[in-house]
Amino acid sequence: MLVSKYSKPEFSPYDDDTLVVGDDPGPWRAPVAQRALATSVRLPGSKSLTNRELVLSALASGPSLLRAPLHSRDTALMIEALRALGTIIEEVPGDGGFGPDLRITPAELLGGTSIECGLAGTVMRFLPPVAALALGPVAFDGDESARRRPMRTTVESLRGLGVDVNDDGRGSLPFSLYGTGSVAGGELSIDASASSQFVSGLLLAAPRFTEGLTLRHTGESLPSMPHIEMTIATLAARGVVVESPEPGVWVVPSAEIRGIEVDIEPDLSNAAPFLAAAIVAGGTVSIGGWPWSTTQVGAHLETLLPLFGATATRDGDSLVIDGGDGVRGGAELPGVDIDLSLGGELAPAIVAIAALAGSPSRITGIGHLRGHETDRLAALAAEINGLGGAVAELDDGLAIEPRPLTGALWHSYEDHRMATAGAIIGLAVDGVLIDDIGTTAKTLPQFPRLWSDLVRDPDEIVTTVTTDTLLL
Ligand SMILES: O=C(O)C1=C[C@@H](OP(=O)(O)O)[C@@H](O)[C@H](O)C1
Ligand SMILES: C=C(OP(=O)(O)O)C(=O)O
Repeated sequence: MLVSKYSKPEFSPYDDDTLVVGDDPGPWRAPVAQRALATSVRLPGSKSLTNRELVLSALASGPSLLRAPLHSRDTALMIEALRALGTIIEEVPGDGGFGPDLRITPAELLGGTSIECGLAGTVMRFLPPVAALALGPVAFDGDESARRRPMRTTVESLRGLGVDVNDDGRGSLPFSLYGTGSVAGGELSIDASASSQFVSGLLLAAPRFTEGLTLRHTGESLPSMPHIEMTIATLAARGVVVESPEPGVWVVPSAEIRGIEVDIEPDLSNAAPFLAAAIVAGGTVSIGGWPWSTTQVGAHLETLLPLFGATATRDGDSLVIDGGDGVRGGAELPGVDIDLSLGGELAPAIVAIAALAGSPSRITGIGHLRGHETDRLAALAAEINGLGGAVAELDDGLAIEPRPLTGALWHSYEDHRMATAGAIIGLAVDGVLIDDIGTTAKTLPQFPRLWSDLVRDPDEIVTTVTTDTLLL
């Protein structure tokens, strides 16, 4: 199998047809939608759920089984890191359709190792409090761009908990800590305004702290609340009840984390570009396995996408977005004014739709996206403007004016959601060339194939069969 120059050596996709590109793959030409869509898509498991369940399984009192977990670069990094800390993680046959299930047997946490975080926020923010429970030194580092992501709150939290941390004072990777085999816990105040993951990381490990943890967020704003709710829900499913006596305060008891068998829901944030396609190309896209109740922030797509004039309905276990007739854009597609502080990871897809709208949009509440895989506000503005758009950066978001767009090279900045945002625009704008589609392997290695299937004319398949039949 050929592997993208951008896919990192430690990650090998399960799907042979995912990252099939040469040594120098060159840019990927985003397919243009030639007609209204009528497609059903099934997506692999949620990154956020898979990596939480992996961490909790490693901290649990007995074995766990994750059914239909995500297999992607971010989850591969989490698995390798937990194995390095002593956890036993085995692949077992599963029928999720996107790779094996995972059986996790917790073991004594061991230091004397180093953890490669790649560009995964969940690895760099969730594992330091876990490593503090190990005995011995643990070093953390990641991709070059990971060294630009905010980590100061993690380092300061650990120090606040009495953990010995060595860093260069820049508040970023790399750093190392020296675990003594236990963390006392108690009371801690942190500023989590740069990322909800600072809170989630502490809550996940806190039941193993000797005194549990009372955590207080002292910063002005707190993004991505649904992700914190997800953390609390995954703990509850394992018997740990987290209380929140007031907004921004969480009380985690010292408690046993139970081993469980759990089905991982499909990744609803990764559904965003596929559902957006129905708005940009017209027609319908349905995503199967859509949960009736979930803590995933992608659930909000059901109310967000209709703001662009689409309709959202449920059909059995699917969410269906109907974007209407024909290829849309311009006057037919209204701009939106949305505060996305709840779900910043949906912003690149929403901004991509807005860039094709016929009236202005404002997407706010997402200042913390400057610390995501890349500075997403700067990157989205630069790339859309590079196609002829008029996007201005605000302190906490983007203002988008309608402009006709033309095809050009679209830079991904090693950011999976930048790559998929370019693909959304490319459905309506001929000649959008994504420089690194392989970066989608961070959370969805199958993206290039699923996206090509999305726009493929269903008649093509029939034609192929007919031709083959004739040749026979
Ligand atoms: O806890 C999680 O799984 C995540 C929390 C959010 O992080 P931020 O609060 O830093 O945006 C989200 O954007 C990220 O993709 C995943
Ligand atoms: C911000 C994201 O990822 P991470 O988990 O690396 O923070 C994301 O997936 O949009």
